[in-house]
Amino acid sequence: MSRNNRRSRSDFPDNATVMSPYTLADQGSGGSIGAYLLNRAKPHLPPWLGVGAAGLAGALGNWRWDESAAAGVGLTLASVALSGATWWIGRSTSTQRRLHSAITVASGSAWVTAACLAGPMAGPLDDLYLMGGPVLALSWNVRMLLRTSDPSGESGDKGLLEKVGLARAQIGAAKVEPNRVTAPVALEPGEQTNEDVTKSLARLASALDLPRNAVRYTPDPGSERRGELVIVPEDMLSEVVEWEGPSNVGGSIAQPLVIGRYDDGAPLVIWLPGDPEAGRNGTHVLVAGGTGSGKGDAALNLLTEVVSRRDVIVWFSDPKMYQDFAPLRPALDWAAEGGASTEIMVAAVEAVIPARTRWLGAHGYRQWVPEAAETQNSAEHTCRTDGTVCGCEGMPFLVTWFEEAANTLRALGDDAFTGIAQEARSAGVSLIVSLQRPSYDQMSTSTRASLPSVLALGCDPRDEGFSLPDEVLAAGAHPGAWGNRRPGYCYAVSPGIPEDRYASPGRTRRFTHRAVPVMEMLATWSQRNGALADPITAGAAVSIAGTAYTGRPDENDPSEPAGLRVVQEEDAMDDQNGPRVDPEDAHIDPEADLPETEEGDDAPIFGQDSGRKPTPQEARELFARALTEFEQSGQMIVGPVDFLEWCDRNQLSRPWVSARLKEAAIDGRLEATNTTGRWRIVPALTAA
Ligand SMILES: Nc1ncnc2c1ncn2[C@@H]1O[C@H](COP(=O)(O)OP(=O)(O)OP(=O)(O)O)[C@@H](O)[C@H]1O
Repeated sequence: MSRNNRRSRSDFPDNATVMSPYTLADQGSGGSIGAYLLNRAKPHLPPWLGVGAAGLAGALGNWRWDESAAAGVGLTLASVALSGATWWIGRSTSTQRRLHSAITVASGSAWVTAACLAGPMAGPLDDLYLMGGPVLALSWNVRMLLRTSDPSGESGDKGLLEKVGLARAQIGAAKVEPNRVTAPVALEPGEQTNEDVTKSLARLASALDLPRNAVRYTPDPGSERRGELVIVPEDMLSEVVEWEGPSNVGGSIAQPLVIGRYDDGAPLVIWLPGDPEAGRNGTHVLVAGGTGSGKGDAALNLLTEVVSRRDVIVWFSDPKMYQDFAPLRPALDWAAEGGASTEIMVAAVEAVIPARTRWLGAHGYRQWVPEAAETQNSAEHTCRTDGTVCGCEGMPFLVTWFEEAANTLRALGDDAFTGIAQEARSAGVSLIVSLQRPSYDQMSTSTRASLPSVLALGCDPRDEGFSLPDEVLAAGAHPGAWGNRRPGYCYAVSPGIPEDRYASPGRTRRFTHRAVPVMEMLATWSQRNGALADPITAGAAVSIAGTAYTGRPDENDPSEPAGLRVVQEEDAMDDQNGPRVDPEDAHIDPEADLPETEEGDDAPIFGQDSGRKPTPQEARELFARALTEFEQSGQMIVGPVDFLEWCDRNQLSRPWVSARLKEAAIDGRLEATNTTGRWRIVPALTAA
């Protein structure tokens, strides 16, 4: 029998359900009917032994003090003192129990005094003994019997509540499940508030000898003095469960994603897209946890669920070079490895959001729903003004995932990120961001506020306030207590999860080497059956990332990932319509020399002696070629630092390169990013 189970027996004596396993165990140990009956009767014997003892005391006292005046005074005083002491000692129990004890002691001691002085058989004393003794003993037996079904739990809980400073709170009928006791709490009107209960949770846990996480309080949103106390005595999460496969292969991303279990065995689920019928918003998720808290496995639980759905594509950035996620890489529509490739992915996300929102709006969707991912065969969702079916290709949901995202978010800037986060939800895009250290020096307050959902794993106690909302911490959540000692333990706060679950701990499944072949199979399934990027998303991505975005190859036609398809279609259009030139640039001769800038073609700073310094014209051509090479290699974000070696090789200075970069931005070949000195190449190439 576990330590916690033993605890629950002593701390919930009033509770028949909690008691039952022990009662059965006790029955078993008796061995015979006689022993069983004795066992059952034992708790009720003490009052009867008390009656016997009082009779014996009366008889013995009379033999010693028969008619002694001094003994009379002494015995009377002792009887009064004993009754007074009983009343005083009983002040911490319920009024009923106090009165019952005092009456019992007063009548018992009065009878013993009278019996000592006059004799137990004198006058009515023997009848009083024979009638009063059993009545008093029975009254205690009845009390004990009623106590096991006392619905208010008053007798037992009062002492506990008093211990934690909530003496005048009322606890209602408790709901008892195998490892969970839920009891409504009503506080003293005008005297106590829900905050008083949340403040006393640690003391309650201490009084019950339980960990702090085992005691939680959910305030009633409609009242400042009502709520629900939940006690989970045994940690059912201590058993490690291994991941065996996704929960719903081929289902829709709109169906729940199962990422673990709660401490009562219920599945731990979250939703990414919104559901207009359930009134639930789409969400972005922060996966926050300290080193060793199991963040990597938590992410794998979520990612395997996502890629196993039929109507979603994933753009994933991982500066840790896919250490954890390698088996799933073939299932990703776009995999970036941090640095410049992540910068360009972020820029592409910014661009696809308005394009997708426009498409959804044009097809009559106020937000992304699974229907939007199907071919548009309904007159209700057509982009044609005449109302006929348009047959447009569907648009899968887009999950954009940034592992170890602190640097990326900082580079992007708060305003930009908040803007993306706000608009992404109506574009059928969810952002998932994981942080190495969940704290405000890693992510600003406003960026944190843009991520409505969190999967909070163990962390430093000082960082709890970053991971979880105050109300959830107040309700008893305490991820700081886990640190990295309980990997996979987490709290999930997300739309769709009942609020009273927010403070309930859950645990993800663990990924071991046994999971690798299953993940590989899943990636293969996804390549064959998962969604491919739609033309709108792929088009917007290509317009920003050029060849850096190819899209996941179609298993059935590997030569044509979505990005390539888009580029080829655009080329075909160019052939029909001529080259794409902005109307305002139509007058510019692309072959003409650029005007000189103030910095001019200053003298090269390196290698005057070796090799020949290019002429200004040659230098410009070299520079243009360098940009093309960057674009060809998929590096779409550049700055002077990327030209260091190039400067050496061509005997050109960094200020010269900086000036050319600015010029190229004026020409529209580059576009400024949020980071000073970094420029995004505007794609000009067709895919190779
Ligand atoms: N749900 C889980 N149940 C049991 N063990 C787990 C669970 N999740 C993770 N672990 C184990 O915890 C350890 C740390 O996990 P993991 O490497 O995922 O942590 P992390 O938070 O990603 O750490 P880091 O940030 O340093 O990479 C690993 O040994 C892993 O197997």
